[in-house]
Amino acid sequence: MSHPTHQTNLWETVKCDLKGLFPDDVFQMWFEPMRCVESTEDAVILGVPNDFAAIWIHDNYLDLISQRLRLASGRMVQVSLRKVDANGNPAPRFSAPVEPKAKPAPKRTVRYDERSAAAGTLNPRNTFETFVVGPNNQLAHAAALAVSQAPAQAYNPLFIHGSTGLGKTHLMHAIGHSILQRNPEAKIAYLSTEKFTNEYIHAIQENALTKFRQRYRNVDVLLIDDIQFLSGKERIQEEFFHTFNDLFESQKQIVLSSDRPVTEIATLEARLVSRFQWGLSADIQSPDFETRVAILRTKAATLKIDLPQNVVEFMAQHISKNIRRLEGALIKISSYAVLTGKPLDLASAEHLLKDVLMEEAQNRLNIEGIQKRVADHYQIRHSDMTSKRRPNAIAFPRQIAMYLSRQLTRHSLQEIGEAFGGRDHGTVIHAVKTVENMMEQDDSVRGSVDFLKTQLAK
Ligand SMILES: Nc1ncnc2c1ncn2[C@@H]1O[C@H](COP(=O)(O)OP(=O)(O)OP(=O)(O)O)[C@@H](O)[C@H]1O
Repeated sequence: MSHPTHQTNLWETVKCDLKGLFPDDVFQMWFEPMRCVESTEDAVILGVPNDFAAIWIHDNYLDLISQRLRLASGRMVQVSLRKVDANGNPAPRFSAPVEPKAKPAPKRTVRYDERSAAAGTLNPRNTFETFVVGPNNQLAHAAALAVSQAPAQAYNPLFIHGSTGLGKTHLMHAIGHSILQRNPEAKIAYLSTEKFTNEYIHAIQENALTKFRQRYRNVDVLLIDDIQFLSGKERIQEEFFHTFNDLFESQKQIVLSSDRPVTEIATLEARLVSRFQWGLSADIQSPDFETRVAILRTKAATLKIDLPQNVVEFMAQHISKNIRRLEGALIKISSYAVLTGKPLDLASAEHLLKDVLMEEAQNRLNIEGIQKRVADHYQIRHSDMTSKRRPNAIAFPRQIAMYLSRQLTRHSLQEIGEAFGGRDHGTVIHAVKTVENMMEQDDSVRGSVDFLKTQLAK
C-alpha cells in the first residue's frame, strides 16, 4: 500500500464535494459511511458497511465517484468497493469485492468531464431517460427536449420555474447531457446563481474579472439554477445582464430556473425581467397522484426493490409536494427492506416514515404555504402578503390568508400577525371577522374560501 494518507485525504476531499451534490439524507445514507481502506497511486478501495450499499453505490454512483476522484487528483483512479466492519477491517463472509466498472472510460466521458469541470458537474443520473413525465411537468419537459435538440433555436432563454424539489435541476442537467451526447465538443456551463455570485465576488477581489467573464461568456450553453437569488443584488444583476446579452447575441443557449415566475422575483431589474421573458417560460407543478406513483415505481425499479402496491400508494398519498422528499422516503424504506431482509408491509412503512409524514403535514399547513396558495389564487405577489400596501385587491386576499391561517394552523393570533409583515393580533381578529361576514353575504367569497380550504387540506 502506498500513499495511504494522501489517498485518504483525496477521498475526504471528494466526499466533501459529493456532499454538495446530494440531498442530506442521500449523502448520509450512502457516502458518509464510506472510508478509504486501501490505496495505491492509481487505485482506491472504499469500504462500505454492507452488501446492499456496495451494490447500490456500484450501480448508481461509481461513475460519479471515479469522475470526482479524477478531477481532484488529476489522474485516473480506479475505484472498487469492499464491505468492511465498523473498524474498517474486511467483513467476514463476504464473497468478493464488487468489480470496478470497465475501464478506461469512453473518450466522450473524458472530454465531458473536463469541460464541465470548469463550471460545475452535471449529475449523471439527471437525464431525460430517468425523468418521469406527467401533466405537472409536460410543458417544461417538452421545452427542455426541444432546447436540447435545437439549442438557441427553439426557445431562448428557457425559463423553468416551480417549487423546490420538483425537477428543475433535473431538467437542466438533462439538457446538458443530451446536448453533449449530440455534440461532445459543446461547452456547457451549469452553475447555481449563488456560485455565479461567489465567483464574481472572488474575481473582483483577485482582479480576475476578465477571466471570469471569459469563462461564462464563451460557453455554448449556460444553465443557471435558482435565479431568484439575483433578487436585491444590483451588481450581480448588472454582470449577469452583460453575460446574458453576450451569449444571446452570439446565439448561445441560456436556460434559467427559479422557484417563482420571473415577475415574482422581487427587485429584479426591469431589463432583466424583460429579457427573461424573451423565450419560453414553463412551470412545473406538484405531481398528481398517478405521476407520484409512476415516479416511485421507476425509482424502485432502479433500486431493484419490489414494493407492494399499497405501500407505493401510501407514500404517494402522503408525500405530495416535493419529489426529493418522495425519493428520500423511498430510500429509507428500501434500505430497511434490504438490510433487515424482512418483507415490507404497510404497517412497517407507516412506522418508518413517521417523521417524514409528520414534517409533511406541518409543511403543508404552514402560514407561508397558505400565503403562497392564496397569493397564487388571487394572482398577487407573495410579497404582498407581508407588505403595507392597502388596495382592496391586495388587502382582501391578505385577510383571507389570515383567516385560513387561523383556521388551518395552530399558530396564535400574534404569530399569524407576525408572519403577515409584523401586524398586531387585533389586525388578525379584524381580518377573521371581515372574512366571516363576507362569506355570509357573498356566495362567491364563500366559494373561493371553501375552494382554497379544500386545496390546502389536500
Ligand atoms: N419527473 C421526475 N422524474 C423523476 N425524478 C424526478 C422528477 N422530478 C424530480 N425528480 C427528482 O427529484 C429530486 C429533486 O429534483 P431537483 O433537484 O431537480 O428539484 P429542483 O426543482 O431543482 O429543486 P430546488 O429548487 O430545491 O433546487 C431529484 O433527485 C430529481 O431527480
